[in-house]
Amino acid sequence: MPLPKAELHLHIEGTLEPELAFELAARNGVALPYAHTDALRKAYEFEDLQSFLNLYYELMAVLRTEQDFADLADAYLARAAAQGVRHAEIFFDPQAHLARGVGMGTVVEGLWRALGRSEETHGVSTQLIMCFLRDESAASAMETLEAAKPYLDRIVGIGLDSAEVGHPPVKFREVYEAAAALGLRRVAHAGEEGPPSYITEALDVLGVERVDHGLRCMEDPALVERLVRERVPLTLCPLSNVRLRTVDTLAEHPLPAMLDAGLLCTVNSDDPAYFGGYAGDNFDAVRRILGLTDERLRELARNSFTASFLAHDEERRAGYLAEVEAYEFE
Ligand code: HPA
Ligand SMILES: [Zn+2]
Repeated sequence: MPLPKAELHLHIEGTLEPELAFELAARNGVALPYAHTDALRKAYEFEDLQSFLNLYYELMAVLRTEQDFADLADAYLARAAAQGVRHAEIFFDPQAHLARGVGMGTVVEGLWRALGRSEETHGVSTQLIMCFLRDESAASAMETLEAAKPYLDRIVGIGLDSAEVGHPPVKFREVYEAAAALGLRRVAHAGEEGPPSYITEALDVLGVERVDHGLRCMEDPALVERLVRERVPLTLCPLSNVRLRTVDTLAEHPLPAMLDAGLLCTVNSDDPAYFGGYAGDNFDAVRRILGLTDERLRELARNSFTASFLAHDEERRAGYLAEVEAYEFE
């Protein structure tokens, strides 16, 4: 049995495996510029975040109907459950779909077909986090928040993703204020490729409760001290960092140093179809390559539930935490 864990950094569009991409392309009459799944997999050699994002947005063309989004989410939940994920807080990128003429309702209702029954079908509780594309305008983000208003009972919070450098958090101050007024939880990608100052800005200007990635905080000791003091969770994605060349090799990943510093780290998969592994694969990789002890792995699992947005359901969180404490490593 795998270690129970929550996944807090997962882009549902990044779970599109080549096989499902071809199946949906055929179902929807969409032409893909790849002859077969192996040719597509060969394209997964990324130079940086942007080179990944280009393919990530291109492949979304196959997602057209509610059922497509439901099938995508169901496939993810099945894989995640098999790797010990008990709770998943799932990002989606509505602007990437709205731009292709696929409406907010299609995306949210489609995902909900899978998420709404995930506890019964997969034993995984779920939440949805709507991300804004930071390389689009602040006005577009505000329009997206407006378009989401009929669906807010299905959305726990907002996030910020896509190309980071040159798009500092402050650009989205107003939309984060508006989201907070609507009672939405707030997270943002910061310090993946962008500088440590983007992490500080996400905390101070956007009021985020968790930082997605946050890796580059390690360049600023005063910031590390603050993140430790304020117990700000970081949603790290080790295999993603290697594939997007944020770190040269997994062996050089700062996760052990981050844990030693007292940071509230979690381990997640980001875009598992593209980066070579789901949540459990990321745990396995850091255990194997970074030599994390069983107690360190337990700490990561504990952190994942502590950092989750299960505030409305403390009993459930306590149950998951008890599962973590009782877990026996092989
Ligand atoms: O890792 C990521 N970083 C930024 N934007 C993203 N959108 C999907 N995955 C990512
Ligand atoms: Zn991400």
